Amino acid sequence: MELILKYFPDLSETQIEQFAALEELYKYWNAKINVVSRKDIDELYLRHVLHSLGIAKVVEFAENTSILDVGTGGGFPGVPLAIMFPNCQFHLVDSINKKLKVINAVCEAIELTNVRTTHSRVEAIDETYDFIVSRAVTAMPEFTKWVKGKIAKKQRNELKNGILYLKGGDLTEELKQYTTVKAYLLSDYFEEAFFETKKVIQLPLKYK
Ligand SMILES: C[S@@+](CC[C@H](N)C(=O)[O-])C[C@H]1O[C@@H](n2cnc3c(N)ncnc32)[C@H](O)[C@@H]1O
Repeated sequence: MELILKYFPDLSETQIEQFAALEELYKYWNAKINVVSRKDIDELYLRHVLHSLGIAKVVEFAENTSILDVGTGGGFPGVPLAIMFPNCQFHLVDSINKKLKVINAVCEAIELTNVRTTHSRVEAIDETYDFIVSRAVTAMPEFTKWVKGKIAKKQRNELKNGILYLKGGDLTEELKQYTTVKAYLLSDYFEEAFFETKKVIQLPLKYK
């Protein structure tokens, strides 16, 4: 929890309580339904919570922003971002229902009311959002096919909507088909070695 306060020192009391509660809740639920690998659960704040919040270092979501988290698994990056942005609406989607049960239980326990979950493949979701976030679901070319048409067209400013995808490693090959892609290195924001190769990939509204 100290790790979160190190990089986000201005959290409200509610946010601090919500973040602090995650460790016990995820440990409890992960023993029943595996959503986080066994070795990662001891480093929940580093590998999952802070990693998810890398997106909050890149974009400040305005009030009432709608955000889809594709393939959210146990709620990453959606749950930490929903705590960070309580005035935004988060839709967390995954094709495995039991993982969503964990998210619903966690959100209920910490009274996180700006999250809804849907059991579905994302391709079948017929809504639009200001932003789409995701981590570790599939390669970008397939991902952008899945979410095409799901980004709201009301704002044509790439900083006000688009895709924010958490990704590591050398992405040259995977991203070569996109003309306007930005990569933000998370090591520019977080000093822990874990973030050395981690990035937030930003694709604007329009991509090929
Ligand atoms: C490796 S896990 C990552 C989970 C989470 N995003 C994280 O970083 O901890 C990938 C997740 O994507 C989900 N998934 C894969 N393809 C999907 C699709 N087409 N629509 C919705 N969810 C999908 C899987 O069920 C799985 O929970």
